Amino acid sequence: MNKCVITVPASSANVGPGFDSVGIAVSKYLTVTIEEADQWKFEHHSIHLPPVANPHDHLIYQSALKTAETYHASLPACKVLVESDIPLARGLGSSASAIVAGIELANQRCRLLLSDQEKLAIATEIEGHPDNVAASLFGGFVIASQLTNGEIEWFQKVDQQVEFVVSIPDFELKTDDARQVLPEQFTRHEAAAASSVANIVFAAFISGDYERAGKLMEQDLFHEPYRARLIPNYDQIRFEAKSAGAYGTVISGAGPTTISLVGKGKGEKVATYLKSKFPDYTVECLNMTSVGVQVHPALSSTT
Ligand SMILES: Nc1ncnc2c1ncn2[C@@H]1O[C@H](COP(=O)(O)OP(=O)(O)OP(=O)(O)O)[C@@H](O)[C@H]1O
Ligand SMILES: N[C@@H](CCO)C(=O)O
Repeated sequence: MNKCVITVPASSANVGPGFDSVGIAVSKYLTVTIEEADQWKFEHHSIHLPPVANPHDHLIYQSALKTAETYHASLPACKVLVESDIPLARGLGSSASAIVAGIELANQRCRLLLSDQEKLAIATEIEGHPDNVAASLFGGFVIASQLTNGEIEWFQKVDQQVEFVVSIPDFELKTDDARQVLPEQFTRHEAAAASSVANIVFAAFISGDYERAGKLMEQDLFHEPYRARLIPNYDQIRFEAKSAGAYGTVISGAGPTTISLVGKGKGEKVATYLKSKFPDYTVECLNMTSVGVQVHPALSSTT
């Protein structure tokens, strides 16, 4: 019996004004070990994961099934062991990591040999937007755009010259709820103003001018002004992170976690300071993960 281990990094979406488009893979992981079995069984080994109810309701199973069905394949049953240090519904892409794991599970068990583009298309369809899933699939800093014809273009940059400090409060905020507070429409003037901020922030990111990127990402007009009231200590965390040396702080994904952009080698100091100011938070220094989903060994080559 062959075992296969799928590892998927967490991700932080939006990075300020890159709403639904930009994501960064960060150094927290979902690990899924699959084995052939007579029937579907999930085991959770993580304080972050609730007990498994019906395996057929599991997001990993549903993502795998959707993938198999898309390619007219039959999905064989598996025993699935799930380990994770990604907290749920905190803004660190837990759902995206599970979706990517499910797609890869089907890719391996059904020997689909999916391309990156095919995985991204299914993941985006399931998640609804490409930001977290693209980062979890490919690693690094990723900008992705689903065009009006349905095609998805993406750009990736990997850079270890930055660190990230995440301040994770002890409560969940479901993405669906955090999307409810956003406006359905922007005027042309508002859209132009918001995209002008995005343009300069991501130009700064790509050119490695993190000081400018961090300062200007705090000027997002797409979602931060509407979600700030859902995030306790939003202004205080921004202020304290900056006073400890961070370039800037934004909501991670849909929140409630905040993520501070910090220069190389400064993350632990900023994290220690923020922990002293916000003792009820889990504060961690993370790196950009340079690779996305990984499989060891690929079942398709061994079974
Ligand atoms: N490893 C997992 N296994 C099964 N289901 C998961 C797993 N991780 C996340 N989920 C599902 O996804 C839900 C969280 O998704 P949600 O989009 O609200 O938050 P998030 O992905 O953690 O944050 P964000 O999208 O803002 O980065 C969980 O409540 C659970 O239903
Ligand atoms: N772009 C998404 C990320 C969370 O899934 C949002 O902000 O709602």
